[in-house]
Amino acid sequence: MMQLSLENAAVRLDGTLIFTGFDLDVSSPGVTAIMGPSGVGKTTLLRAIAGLVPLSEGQRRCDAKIAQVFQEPRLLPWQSALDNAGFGLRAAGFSHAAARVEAEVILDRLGLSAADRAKHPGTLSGGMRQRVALARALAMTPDLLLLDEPFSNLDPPLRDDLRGLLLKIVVERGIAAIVVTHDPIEAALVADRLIVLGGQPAQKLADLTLSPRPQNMAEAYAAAADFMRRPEIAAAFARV
Ligand SMILES: Nc1ncnc2c1ncn2[C@@H]1O[C@H](COP(=O)(O)OP(=O)(O)OP(=O)(O)O)[C@@H](O)[C@H]1O
Repeated sequence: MMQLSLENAAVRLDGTLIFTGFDLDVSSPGVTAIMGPSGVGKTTLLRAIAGLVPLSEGQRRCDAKIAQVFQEPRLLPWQSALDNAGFGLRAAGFSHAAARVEAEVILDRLGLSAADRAKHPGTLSGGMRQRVALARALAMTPDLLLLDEPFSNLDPPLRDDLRGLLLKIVVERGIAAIVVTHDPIEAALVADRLIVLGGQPAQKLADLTLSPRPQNMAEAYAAAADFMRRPEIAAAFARV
């Protein structure tokens, strides 16, 4: 069983305390959204969860295979979609051929045709590039998938489509996912659990279980309106 925990965690960047007193325990599949206003420290927290920035206080325990997706796809421009999607596997020691086989399966699942898989990032649309970035992470068969505003650069119809597909894959594979977002609707649409960050330095202001997951936009708006009415959450967003 996977486990990721932070205990009383704080991170300081260049002397500035970004967040403090943060506890988190993730040990089962499901989607946790980390929501907060722009600049509050969500990306820094996600990097700390990934082990990419050291804690200045507290403890991190990680017994999970982690893969990450960023707001922008960060692909290698000189490699095909297929080789980009297999990049993490090759870095983990898979042969080129084996990485391609795995990458092909997941790219296909994410909607890239054989013709698209052969293309280089520069000739793919933004939505296709983000699919390749998702494929690169999913090909690693992570138990914990970290996503930083993964759909915010996409147009709404594409965003809805990709969000739905990703949710389906995460549920099917029993992956635990942590999604950073500043958007309450996005959080309502994806999350089983909602963590709200606010203040300066940032702290956890709320940690809620959401259920059931909205089945359409109207339900998502209603769910978001519901949690945004909570005083501790409203206050986090009122400050900006
Ligand atoms: N090296 C640094 N030194 C000092 N402060 C920093 C440093 N890097 C980031 N910050 C500050 O830390 C805060 C949190 O940044 P972070 O990117 O984690 O927030 P965020 O919630 O993800 O923001 P956004 O939604 O805009 O991406 C910001 O106010 C930023 O200015």
